[in-house]
Amino acid sequence: MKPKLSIVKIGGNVIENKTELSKFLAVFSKIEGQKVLVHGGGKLATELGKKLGIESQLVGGRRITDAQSLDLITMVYGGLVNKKIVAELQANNCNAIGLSGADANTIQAHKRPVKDVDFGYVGDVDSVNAITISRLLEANLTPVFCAITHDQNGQLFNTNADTIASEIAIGMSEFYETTLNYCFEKKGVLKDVNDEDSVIKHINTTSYKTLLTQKVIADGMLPKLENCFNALNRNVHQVCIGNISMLAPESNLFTTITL
Ligand SMILES: Nc1ncnc2c1ncn2[C@@H]1O[C@H](COP(=O)(O)OP(=O)(O)O)[C@@H](O)[C@H]1O
Ligand SMILES: CC(=O)N[C@@H](CCC(=O)OP(=O)(O)O)C(=O)O
Repeated sequence: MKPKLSIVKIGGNVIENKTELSKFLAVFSKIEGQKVLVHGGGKLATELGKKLGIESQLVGGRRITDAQSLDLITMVYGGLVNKKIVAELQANNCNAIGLSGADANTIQAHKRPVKDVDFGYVGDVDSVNAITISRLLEANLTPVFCAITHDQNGQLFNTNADTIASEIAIGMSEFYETTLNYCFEKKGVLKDVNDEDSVIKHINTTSYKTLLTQKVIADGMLPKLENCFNALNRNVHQVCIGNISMLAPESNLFTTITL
């Protein structure tokens, strides 16, 4: 039997709220067994970009990333956000190690091909180095990944954090029974985005298509659900979307995704 591994992705709105982030990191630290954290930080990058005169443009939940934006996101995701999270996990007795996909060559990617849109320095993942990540886990370290990948030719890429989380979950499924939790500020995927109590408890391939047609799923929820189904189609054991309380073993108010 494969050992269990929890991969948790934490979203931008939680990262921006110091109190919520601290709550989340305390809960994450207490997850039993081996775990990996993936964080975004898109909202913070947009805000800091504004102050620096760097305009942000998102298409289908993904950021168009020119050279200046790539520098910005490298500083924000790989520096500020990643190191703050690592330090706070250390304060919670979780032996975290901060990584981008370039570190220890953990995630290789190539430039997203130009179809209708040229996303610039946005990377689509080619492979995840599951052996290296396993070695970190075996050394009782908790990897904390930011949303940056590389091409092994010195080029960094901005990669959607939801995609990084699903690709890590897929890659690690070779050695582990993986659970992928998308943790954000809402209780789950909502039927009405303005009604916190309209959580859709189960989504499968058929209901997903209907929700897309009804435009219930929009903005950042689009890449999140695309990634959920990609993960399930490629051997990830369990995929859920919800808020911090989803990580408590007794919780049952969140969205479970199945094929
Ligand atoms: N059906 C839906 N249920 C919940 N959130 C939705 C839905 N459709 C769109 N959203 C929006 O998607 C956002 C989450 O995407 P995003 O901001 O990219 O989150 P994250 O930073 O966690 O990846 C929510 O804050 C919400 O505004
Ligand atoms: C290519 C792309 O869109 N990258 C994302 C990476 C960060 C991210 O995904 O952050 P959240 O999870 O907080 O949205 C971006 O720059 O916004």
